[in-house]
Amino acid sequence: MGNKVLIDILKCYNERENKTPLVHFITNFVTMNDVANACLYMGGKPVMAHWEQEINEITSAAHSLVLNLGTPDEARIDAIKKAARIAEAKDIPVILDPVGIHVFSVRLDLARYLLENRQVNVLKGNYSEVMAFLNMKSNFIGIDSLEEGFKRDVIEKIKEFSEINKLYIVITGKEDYVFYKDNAVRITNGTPLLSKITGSGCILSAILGTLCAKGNKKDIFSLCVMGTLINSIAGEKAQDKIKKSHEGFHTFKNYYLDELSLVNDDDILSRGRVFYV
Ligand SMILES: Nc1ncnc2c1ncn2[C@@H]1O[C@H](COP(=O)(O)OP(=O)(O)OP(=O)(O)O)[C@@H](O)[C@H]1O
Ligand SMILES: Cc1ncsc1CCO
Repeated sequence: MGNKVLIDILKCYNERENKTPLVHFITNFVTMNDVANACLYMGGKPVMAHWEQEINEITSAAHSLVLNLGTPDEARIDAIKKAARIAEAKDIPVILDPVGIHVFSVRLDLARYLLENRQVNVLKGNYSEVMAFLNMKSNFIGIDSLEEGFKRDVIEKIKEFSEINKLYIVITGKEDYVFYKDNAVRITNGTPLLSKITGSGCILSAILGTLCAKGNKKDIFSLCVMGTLINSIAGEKAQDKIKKSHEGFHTFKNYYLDELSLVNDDDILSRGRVFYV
């Protein structure tokens, strides 16, 4: 069934508009430059702006909004709330990357505020962040078999949360998941090297923000799967390169960023591993 799923996903992806959408990012200082480049490689035009006085102009002109909660402060939190209000009024896709909410309660409160009071279309986090968001313990994750991924009761709870909040949920880790209401897939692409560099999760949010700005609203599920595949397969192709030449993590990172712009339909069809759960 893998191939049929991949063909359908590619079809939605290839129907994306041939425009260069403006993507407004309020994002952390650590990975900001890589995030801007990832957006460009996906065919978007990134603008990083977090000064409260600039939000009105830029969010009003944007085609999507990516809110990354890393390195926050008071002024930035106000900017995030303002941008989310404008995005909702304009009905542009909003991607929330709740970096560190499993550690920092202020960020968790902000993420919950946004979900409860504003339009958030896509939540993208790693296992720990999403489990914290859903108020579930990380040990709900199936650990009996590494192939097994989430246990059935966890999958059902995430589907229910997605349904109630009309929220696309992308969860990253050794295996990635995309949920929307009763629809859910497990993606087994990627490489542990992606967790040896900082920012592969932030970059995925940039990819999702750009694809959602270019694609149709009805295709967000497929676009989330496609974005996740691009990120993980770029990592796999970069890994192939450093294995041949015995190079280190930093070179891996450069190859990975480079491969983001090179993943093509053949890579998706030959490497993609997507399974309904
Ligand atoms: N052990 C692994 N095996 C395969 N792929 C992995 C592994 N760990 C992470 N990845 C991939 O790395 C990407 C980022 O996932 P991860 O969960 O590490 O994000 P993150 O913790 O939010 O990262 P960051 O905070 O550095 O931006 C995803 O595409 C995921 O599939
Ligand atoms: C390391 C780090 N600290 C805050 S944001 C960030 C980037 C990865 O999410």
